[in-house]
Amino acid sequence: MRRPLVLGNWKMNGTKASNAELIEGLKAAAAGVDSVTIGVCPPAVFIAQIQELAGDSNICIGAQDVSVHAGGAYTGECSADMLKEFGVSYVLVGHSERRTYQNESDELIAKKFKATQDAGLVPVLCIGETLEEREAGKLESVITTQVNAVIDAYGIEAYKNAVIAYEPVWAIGTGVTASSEQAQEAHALIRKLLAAKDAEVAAGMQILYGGSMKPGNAAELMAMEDIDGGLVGGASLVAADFAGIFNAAK
Ligand SMILES: O=C(CO)COP(=O)(O)O
Repeated sequence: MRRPLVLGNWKMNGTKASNAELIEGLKAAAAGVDSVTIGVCPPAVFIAQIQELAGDSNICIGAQDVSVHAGGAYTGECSADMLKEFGVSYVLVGHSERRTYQNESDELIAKKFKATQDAGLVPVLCIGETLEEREAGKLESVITTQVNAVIDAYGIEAYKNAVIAYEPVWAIGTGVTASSEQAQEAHALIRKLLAAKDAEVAAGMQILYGGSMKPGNAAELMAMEDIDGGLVGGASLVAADFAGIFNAAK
């Protein structure tokens, strides 16, 4: 049985004041929820604040990005060890917004995945197709390439301590959610790809859905066999909405 995981990706949102209000609301809503792992991924500059606010609550902290380097002359970068010092346990790698706006390649993303693991943190590999790719019948080939980038570089063992988030690009921030059948189809495909290499890794992998997940559609999505939680954008910025989602994962 895979444990549900619900992560909020705040993207580039928040102020010190709004963060405090949001975390206060989440702590109250998450208290006593012990069957779901709940986490928030704030912008890097706020991680220290969130660590302090979250205290010893059951809210985990994730980062939105990491450097491939361990340290040194890399202006603007932030290493996995630095994130770890501030209580980070998950790191998003390969989010479609970074693939698009920062031109991140599968090769670079695999390196970030490895740098995260080397520091003892859990990478959350984000994958997913664009609308154009879906309409051209390329869902399977896009997902296969994105999943295999890590296997080709580091072997299937690298997926032993990792999470995969399936986020169809056309569903992110658009209000258009993949139907539970469309999401399940992609998740099953991802699990099948892993199973072809290692059945145990495939069976244990938490595969999250992301893309306009809301309290109103979360239960149906997460009831699907291969959907083990959510990576939530917009709805994670409102405590009641995010709570509605992690409560639906119970
Ligand atoms: O990109 C996402 C999470 O990483 C999804 O964003 P939305 O939930 O705002 O569609």
